[in-house]
Amino acid sequence: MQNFLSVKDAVDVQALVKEALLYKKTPYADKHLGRNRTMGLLFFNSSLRTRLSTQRAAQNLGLELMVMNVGQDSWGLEFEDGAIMDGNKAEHIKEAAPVIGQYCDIVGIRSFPGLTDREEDYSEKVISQFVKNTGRPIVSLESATRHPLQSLADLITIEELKTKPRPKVVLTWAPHVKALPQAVPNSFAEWMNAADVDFVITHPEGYELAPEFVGNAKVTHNQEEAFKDADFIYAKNWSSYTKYGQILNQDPSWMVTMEKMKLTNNAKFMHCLPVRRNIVVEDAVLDSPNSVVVQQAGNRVWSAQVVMKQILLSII
Ligand SMILES: CCC[C@H](NC(C)=O)C(=O)O
Ligand SMILES: NC(=O)OP(=O)(O)O
Repeated sequence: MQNFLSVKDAVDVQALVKEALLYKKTPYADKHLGRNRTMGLLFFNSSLRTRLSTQRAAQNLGLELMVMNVGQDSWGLEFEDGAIMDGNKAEHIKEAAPVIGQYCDIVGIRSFPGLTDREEDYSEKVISQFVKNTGRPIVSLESATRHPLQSLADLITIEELKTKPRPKVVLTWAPHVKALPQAVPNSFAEWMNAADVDFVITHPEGYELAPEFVGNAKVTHNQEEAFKDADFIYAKNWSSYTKYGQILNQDPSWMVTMEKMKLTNNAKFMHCLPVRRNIVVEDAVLDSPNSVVVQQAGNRVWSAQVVMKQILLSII
C-alpha cells in the first residue's frame, strides 16, 4: 500500500476488515513493526477521534509520532504553483512537503475543503500536492472529498454487528447549523458500494452527491421509506454538491428520531461524530442501546492500525 487516500488503495476490502478485527483482539501483535520509524500527523483542521485514534494505532505498532497543527504551529502554506508569495503564506508546499519527508517515514494529512471552489476541492489540491512532493507514503486523515479511515471503521462496525449476510444500510442526510463537507458521505458511499450491503442514500432534493460516489446506491428523497426494514442508519449532514457548499435546507423534519427508528428492523444508529444533539439526531436515539457511535469511534484505532501496517510493510 503506497498511500491511503480512498477505497481504491485497499486491494482487498474484506481482508482489511478481517485484519482490523484481529487487531481488535490482539492489538500488540505487531508491536515492533514500526520500530525506528516515525509518523507525522498534520492537521489543517480540528479533530478529536482522528487525532487520538491514529496516535493510539501508531503506538500499538511501535511507531514514533510527530503531531502538528498546520498554520498554528507551523508557517501558513502556499499551494498555488507559480505564486508570487507576497501575502500571508510564508512557505510553499514545494519546500515544506519534502522537508517533512526528511523527518517522517509516513505522513497523515487532514485538510478540509474550502467549500467555495468545487473544481479546486474535488481536484484534491492539498493532499495531492503532499503526495507529489513529500516523497513518503501519505495517509488521508480526511481530505476535501473523502475520509477513508472513517469509512473503513464504519465498515468494520457493520461487519461486527450485522445479523444477516447482506444488511440494509441507509445513509441519511440530517440538518446542521453549518455548511459541512461531502467527504464523509462520499467516502461512506464508496466503501458501502465496495461491500456486500443493500445500500440506500436518502436526502432532500438538492443534496445529490457526486455520481462517482453514489455508484449503484438506491437514492430516495423519502426518508421514512428509506428507513423501512433498515439494519443500520448512518446519519450525516453535508452541504450541497450541486449548489456547491450551500445550505439549501435546514428542515428539522429530517432529524433522526425514535419515531423514525421504529420504522427500521431494530437498526443500529451510526454517526462519525462529532454530532449536534437535537439537530442531527434527538437525544433519545443517541442515548438508546441501538446507538453504536462510541463503538464505531473505537474502531477508528483498528482502521488506522491495519492501514499503517500495510504501509509499513511496503517501506520496510
Ligand atoms: C469527521 C467529520 C468532520 C467534519 N465535521 C464537522 C463538524 O466539521 C465533516 O463533516 O467533515
Ligand atoms: N470522525 C472523525 O474523524 O472525528 P474527528 O473530526 O474528531 O477526528
